[in-house]
Amino acid sequence: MVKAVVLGAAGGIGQPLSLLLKNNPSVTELSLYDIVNTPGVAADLSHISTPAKVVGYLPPDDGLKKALTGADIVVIPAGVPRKPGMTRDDLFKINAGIVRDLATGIATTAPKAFVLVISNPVNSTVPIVVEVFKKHGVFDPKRIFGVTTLDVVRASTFVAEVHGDLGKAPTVVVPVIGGHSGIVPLLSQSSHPLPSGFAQESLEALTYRIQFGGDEVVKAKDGAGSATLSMAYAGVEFTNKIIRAVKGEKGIVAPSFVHLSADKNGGEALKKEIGRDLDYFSAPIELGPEGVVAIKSLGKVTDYEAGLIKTAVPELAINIEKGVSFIDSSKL
Ligand SMILES: NC(=O)c1ccc[n+]([C@@H]2O[C@H](COP(=O)([O-])OP(=O)(O)OC[C@H]3O[C@@H](n4cnc5c(N)ncnc54)[C@H](O)[C@@H]3O)[C@@H](O)[C@H]2O)c1
Ligand SMILES: O=C(O)C[C@H](O)C(=O)O
Repeated sequence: MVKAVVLGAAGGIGQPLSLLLKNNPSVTELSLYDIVNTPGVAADLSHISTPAKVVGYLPPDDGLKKALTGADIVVIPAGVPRKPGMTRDDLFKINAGIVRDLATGIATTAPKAFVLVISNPVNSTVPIVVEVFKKHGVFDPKRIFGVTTLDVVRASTFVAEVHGDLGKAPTVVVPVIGGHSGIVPLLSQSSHPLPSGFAQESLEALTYRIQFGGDEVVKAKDGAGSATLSMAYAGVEFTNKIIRAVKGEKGIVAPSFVHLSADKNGGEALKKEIGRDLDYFSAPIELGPEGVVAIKSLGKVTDYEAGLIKTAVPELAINIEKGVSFIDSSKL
């Protein structure tokens, strides 16, 4: 039995994400919460002949609490998306409060649920969730994840395009680390190495495209939002990995932005690799029935990749601190 909850379920990501979760036969209950339209989205999805029982909730009558009761997994795509010219950090002033309030609901109603944060800026919203959970005395670093899977999906897609074999199995796997902003693709570790003689200039262009893939979509949507469909695909890919790990499948590894205390050694090895005592970082993590089992080493990186990490780290530190101090100064 798996109860999955989507907070922000009526939105551009929320709707296709809910559809894809409804398509997972392991999900037995799908609970949709938003400030608008969830009864309609739920009624629509409930006509699909997969096992999940779908219910939509709105804020009145304790809707959030009802939606979250008994949750195993909570996915959060609630909040505003970017328009052209904005950075993800520009979303903080609206999304920080939304994520804080939803996190309070989870901490008080379903503190043992796995929490998957999609709302931007992820580098700050994950610390917000963590600080709320700490205030309620229910923080478990193994169960709170920033979803960076879209960066991995983009890297895989763009590298497959270089090889001219998009869609062919086995899928390209590229570890993408850092944060969501401060994105560092480790192309030297791609399961399908770049062609020999791939020029440094082409490597830099490919790296840039992965790092700023979000801008490409924001620009193309021209004011109508940011990535929704590819994000729903990526969000469900990560959610399904958690479900498989919870069900006992071994050896599942995926990058995610987590509190480094989730690692059995407190992330000390990773901190040495990145050269700074950060509390959060996106690195490949091994998943198990209780969430994070271990945070993997970054392995051998090239000088170019080491430079990208060095550039990303100070920005990450600022983003993390912004989320932490938002909760420090919030009256909870
Ligand atoms: N992590 C990633 O890789 C990634 C990728 C794409 C988008 N995002 C982020 O995801 C977020 C959502 O994007 P979108 O395109 O779906 O936006 P959207 O505006 O289409 O949908 C957001 C939904 O959140 C709902 N919402 C607002 N306040 C809420 C609250 N207090 N409780 C519950 N629901 C609430 C809205 O009603 C809306 O339905 C944005 O912050 C965006 O930047 C992250
Ligand atoms: O870029 C955005 O604003 C949305 C998302 O973070 C993305 O990477 O597509």
